[in-house]
Order: sequence, then C-alpha cells, then structure tokens
Amino acid sequence: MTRAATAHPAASALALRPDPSHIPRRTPGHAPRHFLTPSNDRAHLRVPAPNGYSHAQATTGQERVITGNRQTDWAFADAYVAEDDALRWARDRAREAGLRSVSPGAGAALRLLAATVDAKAVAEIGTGTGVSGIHLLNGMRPDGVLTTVDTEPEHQQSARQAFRAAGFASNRARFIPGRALDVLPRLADAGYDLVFCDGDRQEFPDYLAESLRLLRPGGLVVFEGVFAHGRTVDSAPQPAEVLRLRELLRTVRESPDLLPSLLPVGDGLLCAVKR
Ligand SMILES: C[S@@+](CC[C@H](N)C(=O)[O-])C[C@H]1O[C@@H](n2cnc3c(N)ncnc32)[C@H](O)[C@@H]1O
Repeated sequence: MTRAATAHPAASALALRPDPSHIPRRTPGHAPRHFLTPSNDRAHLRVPAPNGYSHAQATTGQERVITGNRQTDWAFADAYVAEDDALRWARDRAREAGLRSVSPGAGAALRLLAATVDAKAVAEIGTGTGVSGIHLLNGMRPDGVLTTVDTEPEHQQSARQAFRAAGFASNRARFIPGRALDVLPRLADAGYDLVFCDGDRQEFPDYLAESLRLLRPGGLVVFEGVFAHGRTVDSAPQPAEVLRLRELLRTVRESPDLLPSLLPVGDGLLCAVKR
C-alpha cells in the first residue's frame, strides 16, 4: 500500500499547502531509497577532488543516502512558491498535450534568475504551453521581451493564451515557430540577458554553443531536466539523450567562459553565468 508523503512539518507551520502532485510517494516500512550522487558516480561525471585530497579523503563523511525525509524536503522546496490560475491553466494544457512543464520550484528559480540579471531580453527554447514563460516574464523587467521558440505552433498558441491570462501585453512575447537550431542562428549576438533551454535534450550541447554567442557578458544560460529523472547518475547503460546530458554537464563545468551551478529543483536546473 502506498500513501502520499505527509507535508513537511515546516509546511504546516507556515500554513503552506504544496501541490500534492509534486510530493513524491513513499512506501511506509521500506528502506530509504539510495540514489547515486555525483560523489559516488565519478565514472560518469568525474567530480574532481579538492586540491591535495584523494577522492576517498574528499568524500569521507560526504557520501549521502538520500532518505525519504530529504525527498520530502525537496518536494516542499519545489512547491514552496504558490502558482496562480494562469499557471495552473497552462499546466493543464501541458498535461493534456502530454508535455512536461517546469515544476513550480524550477519556475520560481527561473523567475528569480531573470530578476537577478534584470532581464530585458530572454530567449527560450521549448515554449511548451507557457509555464516556464510565465515564470520568466514574472521575473523580467516590465518592458522585457521573451523570445520563445518551439517546433509546435499549437503549443505556442496555448502559451499565447496563458500569457494573456497572466496579464502580459502581447508585445512582451515574440513567438517563433521552428527548430531551435534553425532559429537560434538568426538571433542577435550578445543580445540576451538569459537563455533558457528546454527543447530537445539531445541538442543541449548545441544549444550551449548558440547560447554563448547570444548572451551578453554576465548573462545566464539555464538548462532544465539535466537529472533525466535519475538516469544521469545511474550507472546502468543509458540512451543517447542521457549521454548528451553528461557531455553537457562536463562541458559547462570545464568551460573557462562559464561559472556554473547545478540546482536540485525540478528535474535538475543547470545554470551558468557567462563571464
Ligand atoms: C518540455 S516542453 C517545454 C515546456 C516549457 N518550457 C514549460 O515549462 O512550459 C519541450 C518543448 O520543446 C519543443 N521542442 C522539441 N524539440 C524542439 C526543437 N528541436 N526546437 C524547438 N522546440 C522543440 C516541444 O514541441 C515542446 O513544446
């Protein structure tokens, strides 16, 4: 028998009610699930040891078992910022279309990041039905414009309606239908404060190259879904999509042009500032 994990005590203390659909289900009485973390998955991601320490020394005391409590903490963090009717509407359209959309926590992080860089111009790859777009627009300057690309015009049509329902004037978003790798080369060099990548994961390394050209110095590139639901750090054989995500993670970490951080919200939000 399964039951939904109960809300974190802090949630009731704050009188917050995370959306139960974002709380992972747990089976009472089962041993805590063990997840591979970068520290015990060096074969794939080759986490460098700090200077002067062996890996064994560097990770002593750091090897982590991610318990059900931690899962609940993460779920609480992910649902911490409430969403409004327009976002719920866009999520419903995504569900109907069988599309993923960013989690509330990833959306809140996008809003924060857009506000942090005082974004006036944001490029988005993968409009979907507009969930991430609303979060980005909420964080951007009031005169900021979101340029959003998707292969599917009907997804963009839903996003257009969602943006309207969220109260954004039509000139706040520029919808470009098409494949990202055909459209991005037409966008201006150094013309963007933030590039958000949520299209085809196999193309993420190519999006990175385009993003570096599109971003101004100090701008941010953000990739959604780099955990691939646990497969990125799973030592079992993985499909090409996951191998490409690992390639992206290594390239971003090793690039002298980028200052990265991997945020554990949603399905993993890889962020990097262009120096
Ligand atoms: C995960 S959904 C995006 C969800 C959206 N960011 C949100 O949170 O609401 C991925 C979207 O990327 C689009 N897509 C897939 N491959 C693409 C490509 N090569 N170029 C542009 N868009 C693509 C799909 O049509 C889909 O709408």
